Amino acid sequence: MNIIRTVRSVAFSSIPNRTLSTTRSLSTPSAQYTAFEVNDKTGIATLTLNRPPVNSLNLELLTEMRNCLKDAETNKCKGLIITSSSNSVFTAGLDLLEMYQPQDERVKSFWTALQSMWMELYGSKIPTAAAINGHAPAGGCLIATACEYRVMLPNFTIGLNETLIGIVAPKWFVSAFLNVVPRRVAEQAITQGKLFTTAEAHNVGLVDDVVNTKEEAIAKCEQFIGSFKNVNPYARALTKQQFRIKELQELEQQREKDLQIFLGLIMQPSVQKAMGIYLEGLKKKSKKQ
Ligand SMILES: CCCC/C=C\CC(=O)SCCNC(=O)CCNC(=O)[C@H](O)C(C)(C)COP(=O)(O)OP(=O)(O)OC[C@H]1O[C@@H](n2cnc3c(N)ncnc32)[C@H](O)[C@@H]1OP(=O)(O)O
Repeated sequence: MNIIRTVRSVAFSSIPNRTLSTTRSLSTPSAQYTAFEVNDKTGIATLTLNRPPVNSLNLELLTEMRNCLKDAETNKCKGLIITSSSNSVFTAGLDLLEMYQPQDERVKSFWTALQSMWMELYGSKIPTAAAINGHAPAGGCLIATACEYRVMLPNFTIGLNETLIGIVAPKWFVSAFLNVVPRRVAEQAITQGKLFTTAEAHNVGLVDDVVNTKEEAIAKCEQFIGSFKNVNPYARALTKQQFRIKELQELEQQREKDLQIFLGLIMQPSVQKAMGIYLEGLKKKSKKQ
């Protein structure tokens, strides 16, 4: 198979590159917040989120992620691993600054980019895995649950904590969560805005494995992707689609409605106020550290 090695990436020296000799990266001016590499030996692509300090998902990062996902699939990579360049945060979820006192056109593009990225990831034909090497609240959990396999490092947190910010996780956030966590656990956790510790997440099935280092996490993801070595990729993709088509079609058919619900919710004065207070709390905490 002719695998195109690297399509988009930012080469950044802070990321230790375990397989430097067998991966190739091409810098493109358009990739600001991601590194995208394909391992020559395995054909597995790694998408590294790199938007310090916390990889909060803004319009540009979401757009880059979607482009990388499309490239990985178009170029018939054997699988895709998502991880973070940070040592403590996988992603802090959606960039609250995109939703707090937003500009009309920008916030619409932002939500549309999130929908597109999620549909690309959730519906990807190739095996997908998350090496969760830091906290993964809200949108971070959404990305992780859209993948087929999750491995996490100890002493971090993951979950859908939207209710604590005064916002509501849309149905498609919840349905992916429900794929991996029993319904009763999910309902209780999401209504409470619970963030699971790594150990708790493992216990309820929100993550599949726990390892101590990022290198081990990547190796576990490679192992998962490698488990499809003897499976016909076409049959695999169609079978995966059977499990996921309902949520994908639902969102595809209701994109505009979903956007309007989102806008209606975040533009409520009480929601803006709650978001402002939450952001203020984050900033105060950050200054104290
Ligand atoms: C209808 C809408 C439906 C969908 C809605 C929402 C889905 C979401 O994803 S909403 C976002 C939810 N995310 C969170 O609640 C996480 C908030 N962040 C944290 O808890 C911590 O930052 C985290 C544990 C991830 C990391 O902790 P630290 O490493 O200690 O970092 P700091 O807390 O000091 O943060 C540094 C810096 O980043 C800013 N920050 C953090 N998270 C976000 C965010 N999600 N969006 C924007 N900005 C964020 C934080 O305020 C600090 O800023 P400065 O003070 O300016 O340095």
